[in-house]
Amino acid sequence: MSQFQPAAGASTADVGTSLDSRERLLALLDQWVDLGWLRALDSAMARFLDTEADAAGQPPSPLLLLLVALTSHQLGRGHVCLDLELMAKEGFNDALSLPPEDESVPDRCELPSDVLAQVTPEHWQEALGHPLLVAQPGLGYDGRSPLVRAGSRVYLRRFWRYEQTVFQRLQARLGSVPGLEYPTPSQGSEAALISALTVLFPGHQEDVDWQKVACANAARQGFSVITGGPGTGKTTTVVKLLAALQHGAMTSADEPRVLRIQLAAPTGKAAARLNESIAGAVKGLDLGGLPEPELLRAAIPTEVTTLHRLLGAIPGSRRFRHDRLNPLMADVLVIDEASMVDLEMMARVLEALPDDARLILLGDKDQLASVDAGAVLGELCQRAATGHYWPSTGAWLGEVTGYPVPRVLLDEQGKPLDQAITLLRRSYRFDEHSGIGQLAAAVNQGCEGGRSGEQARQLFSAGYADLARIPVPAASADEVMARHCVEGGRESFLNGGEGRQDRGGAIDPPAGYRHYLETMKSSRPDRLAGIEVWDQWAASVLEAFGRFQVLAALRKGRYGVEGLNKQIAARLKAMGLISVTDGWYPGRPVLVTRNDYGLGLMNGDIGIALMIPARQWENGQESVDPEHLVLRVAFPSGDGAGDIRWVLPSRLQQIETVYAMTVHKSQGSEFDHACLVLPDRISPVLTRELVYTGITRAKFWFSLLLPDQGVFDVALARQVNRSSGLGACLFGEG
Ligand SMILES: Nc1ncnc2c1ncn2[C@@H]1O[C@H](COP(=O)(O)OP(=O)(O)OP(=O)(O)O)[C@@H](O)[C@H]1O
Repeated sequence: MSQFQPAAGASTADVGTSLDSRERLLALLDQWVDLGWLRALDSAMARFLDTEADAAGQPPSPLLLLLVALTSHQLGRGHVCLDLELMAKEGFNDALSLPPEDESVPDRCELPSDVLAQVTPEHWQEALGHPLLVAQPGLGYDGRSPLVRAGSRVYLRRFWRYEQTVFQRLQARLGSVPGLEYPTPSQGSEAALISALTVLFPGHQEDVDWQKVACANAARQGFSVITGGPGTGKTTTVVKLLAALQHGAMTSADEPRVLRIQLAAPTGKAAARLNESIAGAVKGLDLGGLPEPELLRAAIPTEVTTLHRLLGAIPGSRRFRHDRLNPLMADVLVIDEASMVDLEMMARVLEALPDDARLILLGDKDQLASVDAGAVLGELCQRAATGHYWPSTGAWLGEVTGYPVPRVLLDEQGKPLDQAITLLRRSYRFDEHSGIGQLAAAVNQGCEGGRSGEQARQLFSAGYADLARIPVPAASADEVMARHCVEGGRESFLNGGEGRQDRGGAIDPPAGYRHYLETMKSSRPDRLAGIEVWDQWAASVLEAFGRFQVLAALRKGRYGVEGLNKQIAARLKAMGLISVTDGWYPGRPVLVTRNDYGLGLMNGDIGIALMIPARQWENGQESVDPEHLVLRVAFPSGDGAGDIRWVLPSRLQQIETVYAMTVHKSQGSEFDHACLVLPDRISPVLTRELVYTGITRAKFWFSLLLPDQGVFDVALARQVNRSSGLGACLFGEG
């Protein structure tokens, strides 16, 4: 039984410290806000609830006020709830990251460990017994209390609701709530599925073809997850799955019809990327053995939208046009890059999805979790590697695909959720000769005793052509980093990056930022050139920029985005590649940091400022005015068609220069050469998931700028561990 279960007769009297009085506690919260340890919002919430409860004649205890502020603080750090048991286990200061690492503690400032040193489970129990502010589900929960407590977890009400929505709707989709099952989505006959799979996956391979198994498994149920590392064929598989589903529906004996399929991704950038790859995959499908192959192909959509667009974001509100009362018009919804979907968005999607629609999540379970609270995909897939398929699931998959599920992955005690998950286990992008693939696997492979740090270190010196580790001495850090980022560091790679091939084609040596700026200058069109020529030029500069990206773990400091942006710009200017380092200038690359529906730009879009002739309208036709040059920012159109959208710099409100971007922001993107910069000191954001995400952004070249080897080892030994109750609910542990 949890130590946080009710106990009688406890009192917080004589606990000491700032828990002596509400005034002292609120003053401490303000001090933490002043130090930048808490958000103003965290302390304001405690203060607001204090006032409200006091006015209702039920003043809360100082300990409860502290709990409110800390629960809000944890939310800001991506945790769905504050887990008291975990906090006691990990140590208060570490679990709360207070003070944030690297921060010194001023004299006379209490730390959580000081304040909470004498607090016992009974004290928590008493504080959480507040009748107005805290509710316990099942014990007269009225849906109005601002806090909800479930076992040792404390939630802000909104997040408790999101978690319950996701849990209950997934359970219903999985058919594991007696009497509450959603109708099984129409899937056509098993015979139709088998014939589609036979055409889509011709031949038989020696090992299990997990792509085929994933298709069959996802076709079988209303909810499924297909997870796998980079290049394991998630897109390829989902396209085949959609073909199989569509074939089943179109040839259904009862009610032949075409399914309404929606494709979505959490960010504009990820949507644009899927847009491009899915169009190619649909075109390349060999449907020859199925009836009316071209009709079938035409019934597989290639247009991908963002989740915000799909649900119909209402400006200035958290609400969406599509919800429980106004569900989406869809029979199938596919969400790519699902690791980036936070708990709130997942709840909104599940609410807006018709009960009989099919939901398919695609993503890499090992990537960084969403920026906002929750780690939904990671939690759903926590047992993916070990299968836990019921023998009946294994037998059915074996019959339909011809690949029996290996015995080690079978488990009589498996959970309904386990049956819905398929892990793609083979990368088609990175073979055994790929250092990037090996490195990503080593980083992922357990973190006990710093083993993966050592393994990863060995890989850098094992002669892989695509990997380079560049030590960064503190004395010359700015110089070393800026040079690498501008030149691309060819000399750090085997054979100077020459002579590599990919599927028969030569791979260009690793580029740095010099490359796109030289492309900008050398291929600049003649002044008199027409609009299309300027568009093509912009597309080539954007494409050249996409060949390289510096990724930083941190925002601030010398090794963070801000410091790197400054150093790189200064070096580019010193070399005459850009004219100034601040404000707008030709060649400035910018990252959109917030969706702007008016301009049609999405968070994550990258544009480059370019000097072009002004455009004019004459006789109803647009042309260029060669005498009048203006600075405009070129963005790819986002539909994969290669068109350019030109935007006035002054209209871009939410952008930042993007020589360096955070690893978080890079999710869903891919670059020929990715360079990861780690800081010289350990910080809470440095985790295995962050390093893995950074590495897997690289397609052909990966370089690591490393001021301190120890930081790399420590980062690999730490995993993101977000407090949440979803996994425990779904796997029946709590
Ligand atoms: N079964 C297969 N046999 C051969 N090549 C394959 C197979 N599956 C996928 N590929 C190839 O591997 C590459 C990656 O496939 P795909 O884009 O589907 O993977 P992904 O998991 O979606 O990648 P990402 O990590 O970019 O999301 C593509 O070039 C694809 O054509």
